[in-house]
Amino acid sequence: MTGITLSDIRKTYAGGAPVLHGVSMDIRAEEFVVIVGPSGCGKSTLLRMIAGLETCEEGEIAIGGRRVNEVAPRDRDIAMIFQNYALYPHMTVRENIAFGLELRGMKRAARTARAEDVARMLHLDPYLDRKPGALSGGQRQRVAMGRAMARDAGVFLMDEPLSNLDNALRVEMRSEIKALHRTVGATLVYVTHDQTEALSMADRVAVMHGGYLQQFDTPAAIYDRPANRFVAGFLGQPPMNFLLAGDMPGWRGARDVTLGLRPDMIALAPAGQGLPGRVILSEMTGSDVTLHVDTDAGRLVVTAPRHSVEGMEETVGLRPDLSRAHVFDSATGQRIAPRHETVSMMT
Ligand SMILES: Nc1ncnc2c1ncn2[C@@H]1O[C@H](COP(=O)(O)OP(=O)(O)OP(=O)(O)O)[C@@H](O)[C@H]1O
Repeated sequence: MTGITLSDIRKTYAGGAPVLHGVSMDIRAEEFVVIVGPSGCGKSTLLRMIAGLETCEEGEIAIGGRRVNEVAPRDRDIAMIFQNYALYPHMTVRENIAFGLELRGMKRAARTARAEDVARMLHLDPYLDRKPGALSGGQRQRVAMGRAMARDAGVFLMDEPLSNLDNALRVEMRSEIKALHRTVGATLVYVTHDQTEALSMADRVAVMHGGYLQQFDTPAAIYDRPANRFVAGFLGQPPMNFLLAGDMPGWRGARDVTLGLRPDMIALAPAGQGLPGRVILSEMTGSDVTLHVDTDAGRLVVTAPRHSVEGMEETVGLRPDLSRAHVFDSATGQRIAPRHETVSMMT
């Protein structure tokens, strides 16, 4: 059983400023964990440290209960899949998948059988004799995954594996990777800056920012109870609105806190009712419309079903559902549990 324990991991590249400031995480065996965060937050560095491609001088990395700080990458029971996968153009799919097994001392017949097993799992069996040049982008990416899977490692590490694919393929590969994870039953740590990948694939999401782990929890918990203002604003599309409680008519709690309202927590009302607003931009997103509305409390982004805005005037009323508002300490940005959460947590 190959869980991963990260204890107080710190990293400073030679001559640079610290990029990880003490990250601790307990990843369970067979768990699918997505590390997500904006560019430069340190997520690739953390993954590369787990892989052994970057040194770890401060803190401890344990894989399967064994400290691996001093263990070479090839002896860590991991397989890594990068964004820029390299396939050998002169080799067939079968040979590309089997590549690497020879170095590990596997006999030819066993290598071929293993490659064919993996190809079946990835629906690549019709292409075993083709060369990469005759495959689509998604198929090539699957071959790269196949090469890593052929290793039969306890841990798979993936760094933005889908970022070179077009949107339709990304959506398809998301569900394939998730299904694959279930079949293979290995521990999977996946790095991305894409919140949709994080929320849709992970058992648990680790949100990073500025070299700190901000929150590590299930996608639903992170979306419903973001630990701080950064997490709240980073996950969710369109992003959450933030406003000062003191500016919001009808708010009955502390007035010096920041309220977070997701765009679907604000309903539209006819002009003259609720909070007065002026629509400055309306974007059709399919069945919904995203409205950018200027109010005395600041600019608010609101999503509404398209039919509900037909014939709408430029001036509107807004009715924020303050009972569902997220509440943050304005000074620290930390979440303050609203009263209904505190009550339900106690019972
Ligand atoms: N080899 C290196 N030497 C010096 N600094 C580095 C090195 N690799 C990364 N950094 C710096 O460390 C910080 C974190 O980089 P890292 O690649 O881990 O971030 P990231 O969150 O994965 O970003 P991205 O999504 O852009 O890849 C950045 O400021 C980066 O410039």
